[in-house]
Amino acid sequence: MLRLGRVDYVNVFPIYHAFETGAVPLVAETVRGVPAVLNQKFMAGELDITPISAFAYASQPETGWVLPDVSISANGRVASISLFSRKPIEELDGEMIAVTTSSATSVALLQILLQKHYGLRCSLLPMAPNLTAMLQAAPAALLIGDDALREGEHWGFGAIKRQARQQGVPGDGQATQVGDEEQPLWIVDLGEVWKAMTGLPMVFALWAIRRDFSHRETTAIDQVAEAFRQARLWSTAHQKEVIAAAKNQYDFSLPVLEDYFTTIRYDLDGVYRQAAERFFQLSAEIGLLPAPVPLKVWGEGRA
Ligand SMILES: C=C(O[C@@H]1C=C(C(=O)O)C=C[C@H]1O)C(=O)O
Repeated sequence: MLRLGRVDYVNVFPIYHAFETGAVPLVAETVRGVPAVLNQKFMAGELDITPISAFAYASQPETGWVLPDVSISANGRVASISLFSRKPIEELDGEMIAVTTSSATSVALLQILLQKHYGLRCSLLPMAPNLTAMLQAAPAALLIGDDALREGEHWGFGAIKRQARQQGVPGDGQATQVGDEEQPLWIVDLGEVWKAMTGLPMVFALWAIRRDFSHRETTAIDQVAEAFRQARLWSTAHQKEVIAAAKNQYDFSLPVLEDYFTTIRYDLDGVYRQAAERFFQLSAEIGLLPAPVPLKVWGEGRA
């Protein structure tokens, strides 16, 4: 049976809910994990198809293909990839930044933004995603996924950003100051900063197909690609139902889920592919990848 990964965050709930309810049929053994765990399991051959960090794909592009019409992306603000800093971002030069061990893409993205956008040199300290412990160890911390969403809500950042969105004010990548005067906290959404720097959406994750699986299971992969296409369509057409189901399974409020599920994008068409390749190119420019890599999309250019 197909061994399919699932990011253990609410970000992929709309897609996998379509499979789990049977609205879109897909026979698979689903394995949950945070992105770093899925990346590692995929590389070790324990998963056939899985969302992996875009950066992990680019680090080992020979491992396989990517599904054509699905990604975890955002066109500007993402709401779940944030830097939390005890100092204004511009004052972090020479400092240490604690980074979640759950991520690969966002840690690379942070390094690109620090160097190319802010002109800062910082060292990174990988840590488990616990904001209190991270901010005891370093003046700033990077969180992703549910951890970032939850802390964003806790500090009022989520509410401020949702209000701005409702008023039609686009995010410009500037930090928002929260906390009190004695212990201020600056929070910045890395999707917004990337968009301000490049003008592009940001592709955080891709669904990778292992090369050995692709040799055995060509028809199955075509079916999986189609199932993901259908799941995206289904979840868009059943948004209310999807949000209500997520509300039952996660401790996020309705406004948070409504906002998040219309902020996270699953696109992988023209501009998103261009965006992924721009991210790989900048990763290579700052020495995180040996060379920029093209996206190898299943069903396109294959023999
Ligand atoms: C938008 C997100 O996308 C993700 C970020 C990833 C990363 O930083 O490596 C990997 C998979 C996705 O879960 C998120 O987790 O918040």
